[in-house]
Amino acid sequence: SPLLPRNGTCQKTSVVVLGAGMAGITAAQALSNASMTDFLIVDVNSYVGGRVAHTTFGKDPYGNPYTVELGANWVQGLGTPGGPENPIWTLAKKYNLTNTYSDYSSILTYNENGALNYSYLLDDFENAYSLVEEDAGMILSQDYQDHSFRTGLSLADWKPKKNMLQQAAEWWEFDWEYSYSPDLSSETWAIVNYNTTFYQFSDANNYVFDSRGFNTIIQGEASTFLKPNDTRLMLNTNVTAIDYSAKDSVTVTMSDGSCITATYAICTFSLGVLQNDVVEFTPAFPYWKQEGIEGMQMGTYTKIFLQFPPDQQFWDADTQFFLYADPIERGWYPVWQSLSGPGFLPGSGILFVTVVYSQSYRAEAQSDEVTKAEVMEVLRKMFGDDIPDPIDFMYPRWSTEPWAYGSYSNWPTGLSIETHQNLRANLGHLYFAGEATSAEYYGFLQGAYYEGQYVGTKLAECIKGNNTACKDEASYDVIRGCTTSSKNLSPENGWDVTSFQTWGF
Ligand SMILES: Cc1cc2nc3c(=O)[nH]c(=O)nc-3n(C[C@H](O)[C@H](O)[C@H](O)COP(=O)(O)OP(=O)(O)OC[C@H]3O[C@@H](n4cnc5c(N)ncnc54)[C@H](O)[C@@H]3O)c2cc1C
Repeated sequence: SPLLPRNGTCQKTSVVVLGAGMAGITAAQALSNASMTDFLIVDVNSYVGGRVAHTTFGKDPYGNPYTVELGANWVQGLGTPGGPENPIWTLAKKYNLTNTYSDYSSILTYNENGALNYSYLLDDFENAYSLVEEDAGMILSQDYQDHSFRTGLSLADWKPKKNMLQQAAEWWEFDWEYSYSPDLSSETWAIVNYNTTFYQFSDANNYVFDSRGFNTIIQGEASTFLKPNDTRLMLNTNVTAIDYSAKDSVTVTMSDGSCITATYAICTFSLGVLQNDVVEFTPAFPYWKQEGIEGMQMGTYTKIFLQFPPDQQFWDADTQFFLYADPIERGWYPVWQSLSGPGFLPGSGILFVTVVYSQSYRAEAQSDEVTKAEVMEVLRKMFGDDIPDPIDFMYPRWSTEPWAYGSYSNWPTGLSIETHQNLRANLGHLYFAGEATSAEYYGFLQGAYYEGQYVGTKLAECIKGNNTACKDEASYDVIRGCTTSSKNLSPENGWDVTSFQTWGF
């Protein structure tokens, strides 16, 4: 049996924290802050940080590689004097993370014939966006039915249809953030998500390019409560099964057959991991839980890095962004970012382009060589035929990474807060936390930070004997609202033939 412990019994602990990303570390830190020392942190990777991951890329003039971020890259929303501060920004300052303000007005626009100024379309989109904000406010405050962000944009008279310049402007303003198109995203939750970060903290995005890596902040926090080589941190440890059938414990089994029995477990595995049945849960999840898991969307966001000979840089050195509108396919290698300019890695010759959703799946499924040929074709349309070939090229494959299965979550049209809460809710002594469980900061590092901290604090209180803290999180067996009442399935509404009939088969 896969549950057979290696030494006859499972290792015992009070709380097992599954995952050493942002949520896992803030959960364990909360336990530690409450003077609880009896916990274990388990992660399949060899490092602390999860989806905040970097690698080396290219070479500087001395032959040393640069560091680039494969996952999270920006501190999104900082803070204002006297106002609330994004905890990620607090950590960025604490660890002196190297970062630069991303200036979204530093952008040049292109189509298949080269440079073409359509930056006024960005303003047009933003005007429509203001109307969508008002619409979302009305929906939320009046209990109206949500609709897609596309519906909101169309109501605001932003209708890109076949205009590929407008489509590119829209991609820059929307898909690049949410990793899905407006058609597939909830209007109200996209607005909520934007507002809680960018109106509460600040509207700045600061790009991190620290040679130690962005995950320095997570590793730094881990080392505030873990000793060097602390045996409570179990890296390179792959969880294959989680059994929460006992009333007062959870048993976690690893791929090597070893196991841990804990009074409580906090699972911070990504939504992609939960959706792809990587871990066998016993008993199988009830319908409401599974619906919560399947209901939220896992997006994919792929950064494709290129280094060009630094002495042959062909793009404007002082511009941060270059937007490409493909004449045929929306989202085709659209947003290009230079790391070669002032404030970043000057003279590095590094450019990267981002794709999401179907273009990510496509690029991630094909070889580097095929993708390189595609991106170079786009660059030659933008900058002319005589640009050099890259001297280095690299990109991650988030959609197929077995410990992530995607980049970060997005709230689809039609998902209620109750169904989302079902993703977030505990099952007995098995708790969940991570960016995707955050109703307001989903997708962001601060979402993972707050969710981990919340569950860690709660369980510490509970274990210390505060029974109110042991109360189950809200969950919903049946979800109504935002639905069609069956009495309205009537001919008056054009419902003439029942779809519940069968003709004897
Ligand atoms: C490409 C990309 C760009 C992003 N850009 C930004 C950005 O600019 N700003 C921002 O704020 N956020 C950004 N994010 C989102 C941010 O990275 C996440 O919100 C955050 O890192 C999630 O933390 P987490 O703890 O919830 O999950 P994770 O970091 O995924 O942690 C979960 C951990 O569980 C481990 N695990 C999974 N399965 C198993 C298993 N079976 N056994 C053992 N361990 C397992 C994983 O190894 C992982 O370390 C980006 C993410 C990506 C991928």
